[in-house]
Amino acid sequence: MAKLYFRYGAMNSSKSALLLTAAYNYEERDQHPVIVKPGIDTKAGESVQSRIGVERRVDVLLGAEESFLAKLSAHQPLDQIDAVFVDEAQFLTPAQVDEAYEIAVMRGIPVLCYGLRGDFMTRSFPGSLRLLEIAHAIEELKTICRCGSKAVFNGRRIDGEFVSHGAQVAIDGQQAEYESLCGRCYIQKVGPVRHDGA
Ligand SMILES: Nc1ncnc2c1ncn2[C@@H]1O[C@H](COP(=O)(O)OP(=O)(O)O)[C@@H](O)[C@H]1O
Ligand SMILES: Cc1cn([C@H]2C[C@H](O)[C@@H](COP(=O)(O)O)O2)c(=O)[nH]c1=O
Repeated sequence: MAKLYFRYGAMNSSKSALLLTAAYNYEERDQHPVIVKPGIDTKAGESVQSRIGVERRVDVLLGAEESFLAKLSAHQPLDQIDAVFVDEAQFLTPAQVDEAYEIAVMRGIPVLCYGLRGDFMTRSFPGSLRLLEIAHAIEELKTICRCGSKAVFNGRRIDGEFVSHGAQVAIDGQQAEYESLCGRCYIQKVGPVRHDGA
């Protein structure tokens, strides 16, 4: 049975680089991957872009109101698709994650989602929460904090200063800057970890 995968990590944990590598590996073996990105991520326009310098145009740019299954099958007949790769999967809606599950289980196509677990306030994105609830396989991708410990959170900077409140979505390099942080550095630089955002 095909599975729904969620590979999550803090910013800079090589999610986009690993997605592009895995998709390339499929093509090297004459298989047909489809690359999907939620349209809300305007960072690299219609591309998946890794800081390591690799970039590739997406096949499907998925709007928040759009059906994952309808857009996918409009792009390519499902029986010709060997795997679906989703970058910035935290920006999928919960309904789109449900569709991703059905694409894997009912259509037999593995769906590999790469994204953030939580936002700069340490709380889940709706898409990530749904992925954590229903993905068959959940894997952490790792990067390090400036102090050398594993980074688990993302601090947001506005005008150079860490902030602890604000809109959940602010695209990197456009509305905000980010730094991957371990728990200790997050508390020291941003403030206490609060489930209720107080
Ligand atoms: N010139 C480079 N050579 C090697 N690695 C790089 C280079 N530039 C950035 N990186 C590394 O690439 C990783 C970020 O990759 P990226 O795919 O953009 O991550 P993510 O999608 O998780 O934010 C970081 O670990 C960063 O240190
Ligand atoms: C923490 C956090 C991130 N974002 C945005 C910033 C970037 O545009 C993407 C993540 O990109 P990456 O490939 O993981 O580097 O998400 C946001 O909108 N809100 C946040 O709290």
